[in-house]
Amino acid sequence: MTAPRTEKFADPQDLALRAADWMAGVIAAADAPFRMALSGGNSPRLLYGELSLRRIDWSKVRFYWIDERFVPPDHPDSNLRMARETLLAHIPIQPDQVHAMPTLSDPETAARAYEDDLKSAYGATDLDAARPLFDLTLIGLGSDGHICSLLPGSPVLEERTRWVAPVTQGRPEVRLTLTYPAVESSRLTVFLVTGRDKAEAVKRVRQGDQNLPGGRLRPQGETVWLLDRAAASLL
Ligand SMILES: O=C1O[C@H](COP(=O)(O)O)[C@@H](O)[C@H](O)[C@H]1O
Repeated sequence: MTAPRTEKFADPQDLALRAADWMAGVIAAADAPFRMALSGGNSPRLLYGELSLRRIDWSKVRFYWIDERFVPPDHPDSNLRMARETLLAHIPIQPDQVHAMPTLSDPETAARAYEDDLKSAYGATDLDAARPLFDLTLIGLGSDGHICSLLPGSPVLEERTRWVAPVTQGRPEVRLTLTYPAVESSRLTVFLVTGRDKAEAVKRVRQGDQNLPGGRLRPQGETVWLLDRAAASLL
């Protein structure tokens, strides 16, 4: 774990433009396959749109998700749908490059299936700190301090064995989430946070506040915080 780097931008559009340029360079410099875990919610929409416009060798990228709402893939709340509409539908990729969290069986079966998919890609059933699961993990932050669907007060915060788990409390819908061991296993962890409503959570997570799910994250590789001026306003 290295000291996090922080980049501040004037506004979400400026952040998205410059983050897309930087991420395109990261992908270009990396070996294939490049396993990239995507966040959902609203924050990464602009970035995904910008990435879709960059000249990137997408054939080397494998897309995964850090969490998903347990809804059909065409549902308005689906993180897969958001990524499809903003990025995946606009770039030259094959279906087998997209490793979406399954949501068509029951949550427990789906979580096991996704964990199997990750283990198959990783080539082992135990995580090795010297060999991260993901090359890049993109993480958003809720104003309540949640990351992925590691929600405040949820039993999943204590999960240290499974890589993927259902989350049945804390939101109206069931969700699937990477657990801490899986999400921490990344060569590069990128927090993307915008908006004044996130400023307090950013400050507390950066202080390592253990009461917030984000404050408990211990990424194994390099960590970069991409913040707009509003989200960074309390730092
Ligand atoms: O519930 C979620 O929240 C976080 C943050 O979402 P945002 O809309 O505030 O950007 C997100 O990273 C996660 O993937 C999503 O499912």
